Amino acid sequence: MSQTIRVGLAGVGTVGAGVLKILETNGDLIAARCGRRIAVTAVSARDRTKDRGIDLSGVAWEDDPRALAVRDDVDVVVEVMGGANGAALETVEAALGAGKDVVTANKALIATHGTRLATLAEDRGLALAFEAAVAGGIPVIKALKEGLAANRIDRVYGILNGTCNYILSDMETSGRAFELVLREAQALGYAEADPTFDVGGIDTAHKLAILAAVAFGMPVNFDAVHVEGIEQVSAEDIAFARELGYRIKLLGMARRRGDGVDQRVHPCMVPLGAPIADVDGVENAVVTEGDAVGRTILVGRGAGEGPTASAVVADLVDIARGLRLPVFGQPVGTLSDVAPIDIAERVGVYYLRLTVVDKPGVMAAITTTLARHEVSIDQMIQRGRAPGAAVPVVIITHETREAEMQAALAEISAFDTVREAPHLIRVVGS
Ligand SMILES: NC(=O)C1=CN([C@@H]2O[C@H](COP(=O)(O)OP(=O)(O)OC[C@H]3O[C@@H](n4cnc5c(N)ncnc54)[C@H](O)[C@@H]3O)[C@@H](O)[C@H]2O)C=CC1
Ligand SMILES: N[C@@H](CC=O)C(=O)O
Ligand code: NA
Repeated sequence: MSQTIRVGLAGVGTVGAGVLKILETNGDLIAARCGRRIAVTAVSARDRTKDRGIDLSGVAWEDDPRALAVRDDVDVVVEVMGGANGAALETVEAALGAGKDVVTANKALIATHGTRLATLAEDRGLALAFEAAVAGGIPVIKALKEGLAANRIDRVYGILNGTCNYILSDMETSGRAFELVLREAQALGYAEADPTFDVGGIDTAHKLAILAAVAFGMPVNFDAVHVEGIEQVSAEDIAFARELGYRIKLLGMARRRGDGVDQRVHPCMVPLGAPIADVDGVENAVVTEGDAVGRTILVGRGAGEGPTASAVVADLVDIARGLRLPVFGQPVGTLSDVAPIDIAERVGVYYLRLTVVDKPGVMAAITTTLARHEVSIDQMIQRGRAPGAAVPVVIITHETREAEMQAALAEISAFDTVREAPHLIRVVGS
């Protein structure tokens, strides 16, 4: 390898452009820290003519990222194109096959093929680094693999999607419509190419599956993650949450319980005053619980050009320094499967918003059904009188089993006095 570490950059969009800018702006101080320069020698992107506001003269261009991956003047391939399969997967496979270290920001790829790609990398003594893939600029993968390496981690959770947090925060403060705020998040470079991955919770699930693998020493198991997005969260729910002392956040949560692991993504009511309740906008937060250290919380920007590129370049710095740790924190052959725990086994508190016809007997029928399923009520809010018309009713339950809650809800939804699909949001502790 030459004294300069030569990077092949596959993808020159939001993240790729950020990488080029950081290497340009902070090139000298990064070289001082690594003892060698990091330079992009070749790039690949779909549109060669696009004005990116970056000087690419002196950098080779490859139309096909797979060709970029095997170039002789490339030591490390940075994959920032996106997508779980196709060009991204083939580029990473080609790079590892050709003996090149790989850095990627692509959580869909790692959540889907991470274990197999880690085997390819470790068999060849190569790095496969993905700090940018989880919580953008927050160095959470490094924290788990290095700073927290002394601990048994039993729980990791947090706000892992900047787009959703931006939308939920903005809906609360400005009252603007969901679609409008989503378009703004897209314009700011936060959203995925397909933003349904963000709002549908899939992007959070990709990140959670990766976090759980590193935290618990298990192979990535994306299929085991229960996923719900924020599409059903309304301005009304946000206002009721405030009134009841909560904020609504999309959380990814993974926890060991006995021999199993529970991995879930869904909107949550987080108590005001909890450390993550005030994490707003594009910021993410990751909370870990280790047996020796206790709780640690990392907060920072989870998406966008600068924060994401910061994490990509940090991975390049590790490689330039000669640091090649096991991909998931321990050799991939030692990762052991952990049985998934179904969400039906959750025991917790629930927020329920029903839209019901205001007439005698309706509430009795609802509370009787809940009681039959052993769901007991902690608080109830019934607003306004509108005889014969639909009014909102909000219920906060005591601790109850998810399976019972869902069974009661299925019955209540079928009442002809219940006018909209019930809104259920799980309440979490601090
Ligand atoms: N934008 C963000 O805030 C973050 C993005 N990521 C991840 O980083 C990756 C890149 O994201 P962005 O930069 O936002 O995407 P982008 O859409 O802005 O850029 C993608 C780049 O890849 C190129 N590309 C795509 N397919 C290609 C192909 N088949 N051949 C050649 N070039 C191809 C495009 O031309 C473009 O230059 C994705 O995996 C994303 O999930 C991760 C963390 C944060
Ligand atoms: N679309 C993602 C980008 C970073 O991972 C997000 O909004 O968090
Ligand atoms: Na990160």
